[in-house]
Amino acid sequence: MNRDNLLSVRNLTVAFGDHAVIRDLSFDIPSGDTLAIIGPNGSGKTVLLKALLHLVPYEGVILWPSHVRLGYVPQKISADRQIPLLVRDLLEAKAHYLKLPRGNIQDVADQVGMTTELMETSIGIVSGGQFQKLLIAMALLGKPTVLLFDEPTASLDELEEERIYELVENLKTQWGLTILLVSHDLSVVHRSANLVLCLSKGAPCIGTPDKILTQDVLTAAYAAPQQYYMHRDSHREPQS
Ligand SMILES: Nc1ncnc2c1ncn2[C@@H]1O[C@H](COP(=O)(O)OP(=O)(O)OP(=O)(O)O)[C@@H](O)[C@H]1O
Repeated sequence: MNRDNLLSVRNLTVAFGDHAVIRDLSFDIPSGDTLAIIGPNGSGKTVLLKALLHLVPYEGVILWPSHVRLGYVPQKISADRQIPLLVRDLLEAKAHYLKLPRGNIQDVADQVGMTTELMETSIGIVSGGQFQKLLIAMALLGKPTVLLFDEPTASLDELEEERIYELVENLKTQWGLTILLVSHDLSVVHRSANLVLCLSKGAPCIGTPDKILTQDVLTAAYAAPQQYYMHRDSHREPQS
């Protein structure tokens, strides 16, 4: 592995039965970068994150340094949100699982801006943005050096989405994190990532946002023209 790279992936293939979702993928991520993983529905973005977390079987090489600590913010958790649990209970369960002192819970709650009132709220009634903060706080409990986010703002309105990305930016700066982010929002990708990996039915490609977020690359990947908006101050400017 190159000394500057935090992650090296070589010839990664992930298949379910005869269906190869990812085939012969190789790429490197330097430490401190933000990589956005984009691509059409079903192109394997979540599967790639799961492979990087060793949660699904794969062939090929995924090389993290031994000191790395991975934090995962899933797209959703498949628990019934109506079960009678408080936000604090979920954080305590995760801290207990990681054998961490309870003091760590307040630390991460403060980091993501969770109020005492929110901590004492039932998970069944928190908003999408508040639940997303909870998932981020749970990922932060293990003091990660790398955060892997799966669609952190899916189902949030624009204001909540802004707040979550601001939080992610702040955490990245404060904790010196490397970030791997799955997103469908190409304007967010353009703004927050310095590397973009585009998965598609054709050949996957990786490069800077200026190289990957072009009409040609996006049209080939999505098999349809894509348009996104750059947020610049208070107005939006269409890009192609
Ligand atoms: N455990 C599994 N067993 C069998 N097939 C799976 C499994 N997990 C994922 N797949 C298949 O892998 C493919 C890629 O799924 P994945 O969830 O990674 O797509 P994605 O790019 O994240 O899509 P989306 O943008 O819709 O979230 C899909 O065809 C999916 O059905």
